[in-house]
Amino acid sequence: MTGTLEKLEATIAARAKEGKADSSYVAKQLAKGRLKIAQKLGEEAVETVIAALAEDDAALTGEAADLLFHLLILLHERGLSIAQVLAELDRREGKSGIAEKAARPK
Ligand SMILES: N=c1c2ncn([C@@H]3O[C@H](COP(=O)(O)OP(=O)(O)OP(=O)(O)O)[C@@H](O)[C@H]3O)c2ncn1[C@@H]1O[C@H](COP(=O)(O)O)[C@@H](O)[C@H]1O
Repeated sequence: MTGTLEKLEATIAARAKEGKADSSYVAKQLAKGRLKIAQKLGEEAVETVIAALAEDDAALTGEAADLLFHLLILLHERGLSIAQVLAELDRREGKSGIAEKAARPK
């Protein structure tokens, strides 16, 4: 799973380096700049929510994939990696559960 995201991240970095906006969708998105990239991610998030509420599993799977893809593009544009995001999730693991909170001394 993580390997898939890292592979796609590497592809995004390669397309960014090549910078061929006429032949690469990723390069085309990056050429639009941060604002448009962020807007696109927002659109994909809304489409994912709509699919979750009103569409079938295949539609939601597709929208979730679009969401992750465009998140990777935005992270690349900001100079961040998926490893940094996953490290943050790892850091939180075991620190925020309701059970753990209840067990903590007051
Ligand atoms: N996951 C995707 C992916 N998903 C969608 N798309 C492109 O997005 C287009 C459609 O986007 P939308 O449905 O959002 O349509 P739209 O809103 O009208 O179009 P835009 O606003 O996005 O331009 C498709 O025709 C594809 O060209 C993608 N293009 C590329 N990838 C991945 O990125 C890699 C690199 O792609 P290139 O940069 O094109 O080499 C590929 O190998 C794939 O793994």
